[in-house]
Amino acid sequence: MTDNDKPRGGKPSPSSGRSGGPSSGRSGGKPDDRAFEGKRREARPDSRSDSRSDDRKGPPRKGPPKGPFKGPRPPRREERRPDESAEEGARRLAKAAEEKYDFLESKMPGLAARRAALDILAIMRRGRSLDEALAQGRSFTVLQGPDRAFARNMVSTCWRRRGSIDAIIGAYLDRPLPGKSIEVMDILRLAATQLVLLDTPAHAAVATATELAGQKQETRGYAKLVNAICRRIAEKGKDQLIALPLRTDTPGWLWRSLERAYGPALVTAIAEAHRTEAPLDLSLKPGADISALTVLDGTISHLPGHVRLSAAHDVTALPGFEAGDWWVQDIAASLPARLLGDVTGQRVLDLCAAPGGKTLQLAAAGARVTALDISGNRLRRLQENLARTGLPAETIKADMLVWEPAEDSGGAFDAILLDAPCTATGTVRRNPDVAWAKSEQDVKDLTALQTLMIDRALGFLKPGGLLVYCVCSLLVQEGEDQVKAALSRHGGLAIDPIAEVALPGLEKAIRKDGTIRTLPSMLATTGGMDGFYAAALRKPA
Ligand SMILES: C[S@@+](CC[C@H](N)C(=O)[O-])C[C@H]1O[C@@H](n2cnc3c(N)ncnc32)[C@H](O)[C@@H]1O
Repeated sequence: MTDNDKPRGGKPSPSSGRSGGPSSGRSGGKPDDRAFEGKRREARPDSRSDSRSDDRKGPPRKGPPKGPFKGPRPPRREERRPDESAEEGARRLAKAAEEKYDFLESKMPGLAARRAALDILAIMRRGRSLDEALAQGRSFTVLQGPDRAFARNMVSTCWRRRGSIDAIIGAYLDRPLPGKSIEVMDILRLAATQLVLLDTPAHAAVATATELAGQKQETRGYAKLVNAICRRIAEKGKDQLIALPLRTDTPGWLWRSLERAYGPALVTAIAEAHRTEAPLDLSLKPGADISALTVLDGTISHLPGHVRLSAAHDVTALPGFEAGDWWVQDIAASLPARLLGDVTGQRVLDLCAAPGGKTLQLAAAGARVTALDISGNRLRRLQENLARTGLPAETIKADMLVWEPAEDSGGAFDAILLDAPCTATGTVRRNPDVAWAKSEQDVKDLTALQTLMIDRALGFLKPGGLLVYCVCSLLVQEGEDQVKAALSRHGGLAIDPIAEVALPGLEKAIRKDGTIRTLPSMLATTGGMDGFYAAALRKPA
């Protein structure tokens, strides 16, 4: 663009009137889903929910319910007043969030959802994942219905297309905004997301962005600039988007690494798959009656014990949730436990177990499971999942690198599943922030940790027993290379190959050596799958 094209801070568009945003409809809220593979799920905000809100076709907004606020999260230490209990603090903060919601909505409909999205981005700048930020943001948790879905959709789409969004905005900035104006950049990112990807009416996206910039002292000076850039993006942003190459939305280091491992055709297919949110996969508790699930639109099954639904579901409202008939688990994440074969009656150690998708599978398959994880919070979620599904497992909070099994615990384990911490680059469809949050240094640190974990896990295993090592990573350094190195470090250790008949329809995921490599581009016609690597390793007898 020429200098003349660059906005110099034109007149802000009016910040009053019908600026749009999701209709509030704060009714019918469901309890939060603290599910399973650790993923908090919402009804997926589809284009209808966004446009409905902007057209204001829904029932008139009634504002937040005035009744008691159920289950507010406890205040952080710095938020707590010395003279109040944790519960009082939580109620005060929840009330303040509701009042803020009312205030923002009275200023401009749809403003509260955008403020909440902005707050989520700010929490993520402090190093939280998208899921964590969604759970922590008070201005987000106070939202319900379409508002909540819209806020979540803005943030997750903004991350999913981060490279493109920043490139589009960058075309209108002479130089990067100064660090202290980081919130201005986030306001622009959310507005650009709405304008080029979510089909939000331009007047709504522009007016709310300008209003948000004007509300805080640190960003007020940029309100005119925000308005001018947003109006330019409303005009030209979609054309800019079309001109950007596919690789723009994958960080350079990750693209190069995947291209080296899989070649140009596959890295392109993976990047395509990353553009779409994952469907909702459920693992079924054996014997559960799931007839009410299978009549839902578009339900399919790829393997025994698996059901796939579209992502547009609130899991807590699905039949069988309360009864614990199933848990959320991507089909790829369900494969490692299957590698252990028949575990009935076996003592199985699930290392790095929380929030427990694989623990539930092993317990449901009749194993006597010990589930160990270093994180108390995540282990609590594992325990909640065990309670909901009524499945048994011993749980231990410990660092597996220093933990020793109790002397009277029955000796070494028959089988071990080690789902090691990793870059999680296989889960980008569900956690689009992951690709941008990780770096090559993380890969180095994590591979070093994984090596230590494999060696330690083998020490807990009976001679002749099976260790399944797995990672939800696309990187061969964390998967294939780790196993190759483990085999060369431990004489006699051998891959126990999985037979093709064990994974009907997923034969392509079985490598020549009998280990498993899944990619997001597999099962493409029905919604893809996470990227995972898993290998079963037999310890010499
Ligand atoms: C990929 S997640 C596990 C997912 C889990 N297996 C499931 O199926 O739901 C990795 C886990 O490793 C745990 N972790 C990381 N370092 C650990 C350590 N040194 N000892 C035990 N657990 C650890 C993390 O707390 C995290 O829950």
